[in-house]
Amino acid sequence: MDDSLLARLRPLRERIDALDAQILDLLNQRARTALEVGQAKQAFDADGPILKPEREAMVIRRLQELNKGPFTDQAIDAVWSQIISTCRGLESTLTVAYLGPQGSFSEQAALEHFGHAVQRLRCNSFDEVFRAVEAGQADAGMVPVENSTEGAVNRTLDLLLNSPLKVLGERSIKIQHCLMTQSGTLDGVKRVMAHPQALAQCQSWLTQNHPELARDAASSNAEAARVAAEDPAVAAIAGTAAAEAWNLQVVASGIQDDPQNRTRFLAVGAMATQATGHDKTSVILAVPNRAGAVYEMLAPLAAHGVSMTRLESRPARTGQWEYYFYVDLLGHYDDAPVAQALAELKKQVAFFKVLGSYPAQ
Ligand SMILES: O=C(O)C(=O)C[C@]1(C(=O)O)C=C[C@@H](O)C=C1
Repeated sequence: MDDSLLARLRPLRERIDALDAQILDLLNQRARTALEVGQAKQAFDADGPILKPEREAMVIRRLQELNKGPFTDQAIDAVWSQIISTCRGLESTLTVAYLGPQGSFSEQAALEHFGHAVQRLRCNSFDEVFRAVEAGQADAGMVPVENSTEGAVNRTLDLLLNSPLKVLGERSIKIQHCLMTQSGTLDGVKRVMAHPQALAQCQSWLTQNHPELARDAASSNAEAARVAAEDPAVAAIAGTAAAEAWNLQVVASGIQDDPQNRTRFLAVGAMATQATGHDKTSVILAVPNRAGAVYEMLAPLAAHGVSMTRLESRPARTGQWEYYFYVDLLGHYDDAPVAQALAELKKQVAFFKVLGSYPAQ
């Protein structure tokens, strides 16, 4: 390196070294304080949860409000998620279940949401994720609930209907699909495998560019990558994390039909989450099959000024054209307008279930 540049960099690098030493000292002070918090919680309730989703969201939001830059708010989220994850991990190990194997988008969402200092429990299906959390093998689960191209993830909606678990949080991640093979070419490749949602998200691209490839469903994209790593006649559609995890070469990237393709995941667990001032509440409702019933169902929300961010329906499987409605509202169920709207709503619907209130992302 040029001597004059070196001379200029030396004091700046010395300053960075000194700042890093201060940050390290502060991080260790924070970690010791979190350990004390853990001991206080343990003394109060030995079996109580260490994870406090509302507190984690508020720590990060407060720092984003204090932030004057040039560190970005997104970077604050990424860095403090890891700091909190490490502090939480010192208090007690958090086990998170999600659809594996290694390199799945569910793994990416779980690690972005809970940080890397967690025990990973990779499952073969969404059903297994719910079972693991319900049985206490995992403290939390991470499941996709909707995709911006393909809409609802129906199996997740059905599991939410029947599970006692609560929604603890949400995390939306950008989904960039890649076509990948062992060799990095399509020579000798006969089939393309992926989760049905991913095949649907890439269908126009596949039809235009590779109509010759047979399309096969896999239980997850990362599972398709695992198969492709064993079989040179198989290409997989998955994210770059799966390509790295299974040592595959990317043939084409960003092949999803919608470049802005995103998937929203929900964190689920056994504990309830307190209000943070910027929350969402997810509920399931059913109304009798008659004219005006859906309109009436939503009237209390409008009356109390509660905004609805999502409305999804699923057949109730009665053969009577009856539906369950999955509704997301802005606000926590402890907030007066939401509490009042839900109390009124409950009186007039045939079915009512609160899935949980949680910090809005
Ligand atoms: O405040 C707490 O309850 C803590 O345990 C500390 C802490 C943190 O590191 O800030 C860690 C884990 C909890 O989920 C929330 C916050």
